[in-house]
Amino acid sequence: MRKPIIAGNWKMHKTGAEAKQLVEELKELIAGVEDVEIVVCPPFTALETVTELCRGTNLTVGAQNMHWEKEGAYTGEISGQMLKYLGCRYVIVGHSERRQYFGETNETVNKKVKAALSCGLYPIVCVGETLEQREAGITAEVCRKQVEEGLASLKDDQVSRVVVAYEPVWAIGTGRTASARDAEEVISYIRSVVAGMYGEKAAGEMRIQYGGSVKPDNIKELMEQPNIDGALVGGASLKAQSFAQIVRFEG
Ligand SMILES: O=C[C@H](O)COP(=O)(O)O
Repeated sequence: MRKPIIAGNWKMHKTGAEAKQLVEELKELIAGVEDVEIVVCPPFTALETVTELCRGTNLTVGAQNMHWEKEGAYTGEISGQMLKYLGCRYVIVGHSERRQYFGETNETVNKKVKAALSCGLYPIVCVGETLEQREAGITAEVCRKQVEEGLASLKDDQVSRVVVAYEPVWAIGTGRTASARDAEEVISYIRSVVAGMYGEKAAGEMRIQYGGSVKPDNIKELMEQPNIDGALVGGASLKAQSFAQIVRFEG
């Protein structure tokens, strides 16, 4: 049985003080929720504050990116060990904004996934097609390549620690959500790609989220789909009230 996972990606929002306020409000609103894993992914500068506040609660913390090397002359970068040391459990890898603006490729995604796993982090690996690709009818092909290359040559015992987030690029921050049915179709296809790589058991254990304009009013329908195991939430995770409603699958 896959435990649902709802993660809030704060992107480049919230100072340390604002992060503290958001987490304090959120903690009250989600108290007692145990059947869903709840993750917040603040910017690097708020990670320490947030991990301290979340210790011993039902909230876990993720980062939004990492470098694949443990340390070295990589100005401006942060390693997986550093995140682990701070108390992070998750790290988002290959978000479409990183692919689009910062040159992330399937190859660098793969290096980061392996580095994250080897230092004990759980990667949330983002895949998804652009509008142009969807209109060209190549959604499945694009997602297959991103999964096959991004998750290439992992150790068998690492695969179930990976979370995949299917995020159609055209649905991110646009208010346009993929229909629950369309999201289910692509996510079930992604699961079959993972099965082809690592076997049915590993694919059956892997959690796959949907992301892209997830809101309180569409979470319930998304979560009713058999292959959708949670959501990666951007805008609606910046307010405690809306994120808590999503976590509770409440419209
Ligand atoms: O990582 C989150 C996604 O990019 C979705 O963002 P959004 O919920 O603002 O559309």
